[in-house]
Amino acid sequence: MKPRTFFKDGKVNTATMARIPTTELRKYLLTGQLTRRGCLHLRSSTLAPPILPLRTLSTTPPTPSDQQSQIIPLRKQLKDQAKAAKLSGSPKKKLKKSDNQTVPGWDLTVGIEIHAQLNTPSKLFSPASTPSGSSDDAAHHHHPNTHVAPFDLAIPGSQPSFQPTTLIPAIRAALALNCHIEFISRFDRKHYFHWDQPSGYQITQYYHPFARSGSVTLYPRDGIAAEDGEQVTVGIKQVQMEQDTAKTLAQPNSTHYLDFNRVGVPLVEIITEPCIHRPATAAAFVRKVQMLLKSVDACVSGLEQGGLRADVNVSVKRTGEEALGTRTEIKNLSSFKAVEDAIIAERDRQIRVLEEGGRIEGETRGWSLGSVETRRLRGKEGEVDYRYMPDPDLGPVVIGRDLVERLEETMGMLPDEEVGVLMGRFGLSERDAMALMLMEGRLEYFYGVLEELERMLGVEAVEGGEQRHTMLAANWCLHELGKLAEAEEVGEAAAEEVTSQVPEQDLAAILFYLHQKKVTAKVAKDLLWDVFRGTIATGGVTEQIDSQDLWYKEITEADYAAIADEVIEGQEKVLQDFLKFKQGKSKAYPQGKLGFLVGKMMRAGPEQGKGMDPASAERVMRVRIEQVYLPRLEEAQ
Ligand SMILES: Nc1ncnc2c1ncn2[C@@H]1O[C@H](COP(=O)(O)OP(=O)(O)OP(=O)(O)O)[C@@H](O)[C@H]1O
Ligand SMILES: [Mg+2]
Ligand SMILES: [Mg+2]
Repeated sequence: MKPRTFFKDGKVNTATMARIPTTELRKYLLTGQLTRRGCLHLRSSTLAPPILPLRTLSTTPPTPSDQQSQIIPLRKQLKDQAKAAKLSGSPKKKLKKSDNQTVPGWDLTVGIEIHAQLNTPSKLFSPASTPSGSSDDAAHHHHPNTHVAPFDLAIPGSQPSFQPTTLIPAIRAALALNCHIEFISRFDRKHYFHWDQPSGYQITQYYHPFARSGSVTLYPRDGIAAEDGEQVTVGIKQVQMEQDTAKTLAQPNSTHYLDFNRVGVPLVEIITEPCIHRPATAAAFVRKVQMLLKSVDACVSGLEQGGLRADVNVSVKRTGEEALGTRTEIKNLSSFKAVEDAIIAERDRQIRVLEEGGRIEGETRGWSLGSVETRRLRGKEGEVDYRYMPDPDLGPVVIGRDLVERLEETMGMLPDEEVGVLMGRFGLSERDAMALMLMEGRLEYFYGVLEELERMLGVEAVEGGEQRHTMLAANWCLHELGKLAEAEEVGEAAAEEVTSQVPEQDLAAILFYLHQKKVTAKVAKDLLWDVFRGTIATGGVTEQIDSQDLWYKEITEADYAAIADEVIEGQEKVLQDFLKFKQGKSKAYPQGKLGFLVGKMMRAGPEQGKGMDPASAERVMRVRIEQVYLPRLEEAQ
């Protein structure tokens, strides 16, 4: 993507708002307008002496190209697109969810833990780079066990070395979730023994997380259950930084392959209060957190691409009872639908157990997509004692107020504000605004097209100003591009790439000519297909219109009049309506009848309206009726 202008006339340009990417902030932090000491006081001399990580043994020192690949924008998601299209196509969809949201006589309570991989090129405590994207992303495929430093494998003698830049996306995530940042936080060891964690403990924040007391507000457009009314606020208890674990790839014959690329990748764990009471609202919350994290550029990819993982804690109690019921936890849900369905299934299971006089045991359960039941993974008695303890190898993390302020200033618009701008300044419907925001990369694309179009038109969208061009751009970025993605000849892989096959400047050029009525809508659509198929080279839209002589050439007044006469032939009955109005026998001007005649003109015209402007056609038709035909009728009376 080409660089954008963030500043206009010395001010942040929020009109075509693009955020300052995390990668740029990293440069900012490291090149020092803020001194590193000024914002991060790690391993200060009063603490343990600095311990050098074993860089020389690192199997893969981070290379510029590794870092580059991390910056690649999130993958275009076909699924997101289909979902957003659905959302934008059927207004009732999000409210329809009222099925199965409540069970009379029972109250449901849900608390959610979300683990999100942070958008940073380095691991939390080692100099190894993080593998970019997810493993099924062929374009950026990373071989297993190629992003591993000795510390990641807990090789004797290796020690953690906190990578301060990982704080940038972490703090941004916490700010987007409205949290209070703790200026001093600490790392703890959480012990458990499994092959996915070579050291026998995970480094996390248990006693002193870096952020607390946040909140996320959800609205009907976010997909909350109708029973939750106009808005719901979900409290965030805390946000903590921690290490990811190795990835296990199950093979036949009880064989497991282990990929340690993921060990030590920085995560934030976001923990809500137990304050969600409807399954659809829980799913809407996870989607909104994903949107918030993406909007501040804090995470790598979404739930359905593996960059986000959600665990849900579910309990039920009889209506009227005070205390919450015993919770069970369903781990690792990987789609929004799974979040909703798993909660419904677990709620119903717990109610069945209680109605039969049984008791709910605190336990961890699993869920696979399409199932109707959660299944027991481990019970309370199997629940490990994590033996939390402060990590003696790591000093406290001290976050400076200046860093937090700087990250706040550069955070850009959050989704709720942005929906408001898309609707207010650009004139989009709420549905289209949400669709643009939910489709991977589409909003940025829209801004890019709009910026180019406004440059060509020499206008800028303002609140309450002209919105024809902004609505035109949005309509094409959503609906006309959507048609390309649905076309038969487009394979699944290509559909993800629609925007990359239509350069912003080319779509802007097409829209410019369409807006200026230099080409017809039909020609504009054909041009879009040509650009998409690559038959027009990038930047070649104008040349194509020239060489194929596609410019709109309006016919003369005499031509319009001739077509009007042709159409009026045999329409005496219709003309009577105009006469009645003229003679005061009917009050309303027969606008519908005029439209009918103009429609006929547009169809009868040269090559079905080519070179004809409906407004001109209407004007000439009106003049012919009033100045030629009505006088004739009156004479005949
Ligand atoms: N009675 C309850 N019903 C539903 N949810 C609850 C209930 N009590 C607590 N919760 C939720 O359970 C979650 C607990 O998460 P937390 O990370 O604090 O502990 P944990 O699940 O024991 O730890 P982990 O899974 O990280 O090892 C929170 O989201 C909280 O809101
Ligand atoms: Mg937890
Ligand atoms: Mg948990």
